[in-house]
Amino acid sequence: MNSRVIPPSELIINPDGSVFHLHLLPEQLTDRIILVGDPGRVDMVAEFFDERTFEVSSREFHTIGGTYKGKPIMCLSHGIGPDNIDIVMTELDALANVDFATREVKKNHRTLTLVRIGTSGALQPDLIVGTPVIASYSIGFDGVLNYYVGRNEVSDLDYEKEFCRFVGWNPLWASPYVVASDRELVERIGRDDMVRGHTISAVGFYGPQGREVRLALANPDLNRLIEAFRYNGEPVTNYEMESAPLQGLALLLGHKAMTVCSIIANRVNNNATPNYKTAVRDLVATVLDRI
Ligand SMILES: O=P(O)(O)O[C@H]1O[C@H](CO)[C@@H](O)[C@H]1O
Ligand SMILES: O=c1cc[nH]c(=O)[nH]1
Repeated sequence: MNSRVIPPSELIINPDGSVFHLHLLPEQLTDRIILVGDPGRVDMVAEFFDERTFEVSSREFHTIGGTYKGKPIMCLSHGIGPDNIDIVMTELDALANVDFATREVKKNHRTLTLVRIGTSGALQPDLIVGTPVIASYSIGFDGVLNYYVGRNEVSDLDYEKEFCRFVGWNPLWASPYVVASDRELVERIGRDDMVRGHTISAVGFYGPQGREVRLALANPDLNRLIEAFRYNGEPVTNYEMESAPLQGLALLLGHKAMTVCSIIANRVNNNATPNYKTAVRDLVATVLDRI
């Protein structure tokens, strides 16, 4: 039985009883959560809700709660980057599974269902702009999961080894981890109209995804090698920045999670669309109907 009292320095609770960064109260948490990067996208998702019950904004974390087709749901923005996911997942889990009065872990575990709807760059030539790609595997280049016990138990170690060998992984980078999405959630949300992919969560948008603007890259061949890599015959499909820590932490904390991204750039064909919002909106409508 876990009777540890979590010190105020480890889990900061604001004077109004809300959790430190997200500024959400335990009673505001819903079991089903849509995650998006852009705080402005939260408004777009909430336009589909039947009603709004609360709205909270703190830094890049913007949350709107309400109902969709009669069932409680909330949409929260996590901002850009895998480090933010450490904050978002830890605080959402604390809202669900820590008693804020006693600071002890609750006896009965509450499981959350989290679906991230994001944007992404394709790493295969046939993935055209506007395609929705589910991360059935997420490959974390960020290293967040490596800080937690249990990292090896939730990761595909053989995949990691093969990947590092094939691309000649630079030892100065964080060791990559590979985690699988929740299979039931992927089938329920992906059906047969979304591509199942292997998604990399990069630790930056430019150099860490092989983009060259003014600075030269340490390993300029990396994307070409990633494009050529296959695991069990399947290719790595796309780059974004949050699916791996989301999925890895969900596995460690006992939640159901997945990421689906709309392709907004193709890195092999060198094309991109800044007018991606209609495709993302359509994806949001589909996910809301299936979550
Ligand atoms: O559109 P979002 O959800 O922010 O996702 C992608 O877009 C951002 C980079 O432009 C990163 O957060 C990446 O993961
Ligand atoms: O190429 C892309 C597009 C969107 N988001 C990313 O992280 N990379």
